[in-house]
Amino acid sequence: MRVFLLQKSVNLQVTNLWIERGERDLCRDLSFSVRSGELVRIAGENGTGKSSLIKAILGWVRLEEGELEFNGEDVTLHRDVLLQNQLYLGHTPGIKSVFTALENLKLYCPEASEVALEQALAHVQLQAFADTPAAQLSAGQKRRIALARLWLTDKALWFLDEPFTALDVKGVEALELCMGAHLKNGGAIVITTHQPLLHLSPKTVELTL
Ligand SMILES: Nc1ncnc2c1ncn2[C@@H]1O[C@H](COP(=O)(O)OP(=O)(O)OP(=O)(O)O)[C@@H](O)[C@H]1O
Repeated sequence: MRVFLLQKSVNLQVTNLWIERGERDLCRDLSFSVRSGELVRIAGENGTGKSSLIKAILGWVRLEEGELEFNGEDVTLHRDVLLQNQLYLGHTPGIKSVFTALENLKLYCPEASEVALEQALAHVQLQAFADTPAAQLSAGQKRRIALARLWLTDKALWFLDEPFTALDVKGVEALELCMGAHLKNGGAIVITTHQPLLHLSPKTVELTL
């Protein structure tokens, strides 16, 4: 089981957010909170702005208006306080084809020991592919390399954008187990997914077109 001493507890307050993209309001006056032990699911149809909302919280998409507070700090003034305590996994796994599974994971987590890296690959059932170049791996296997980071991190707040994409049933189960352990350990997760969660009960933030 995954048990880490997390860097911090989590209290993210999102208040009255207004995000505009491509001359369309993705949200207006959107407020919600994310605290230790909580799973928050951003729901909505394609194009409603789920990924953009995560990126806006992280400072990669412009906010028109609104307040963001992380553990009492104004995120717009002290973005590093949030960035240092979060782990973001985006839509694409971001794997380098010429490197092996193990080398790719090492790129993500240069501070991890060889043993820890191998254990993380084992958690995502990739130990037999540690030395295989990513170019020779399937889409789901590449996704698993990215997800192996979750077994190596001590960041308290995870942003997972469509993490189940390309995963098979066992992969989905393993990821939900990992997420559940993180929540029990005092972590917090913001997730976007079009798939229903099998074992976890999220708080939902719904975006509409
Ligand atoms: N780089 C960009 N520049 C301008 N507009 C963008 C950009 N990326 C996305 N958008 C627009 O922002 C809106 C929201 O996109 P976003 O990717 O956040 O939606 P989503 O809810 O995550 O969609 P999906 O369920 O398909 O992943 C869309 O109308 C899209 O066209």
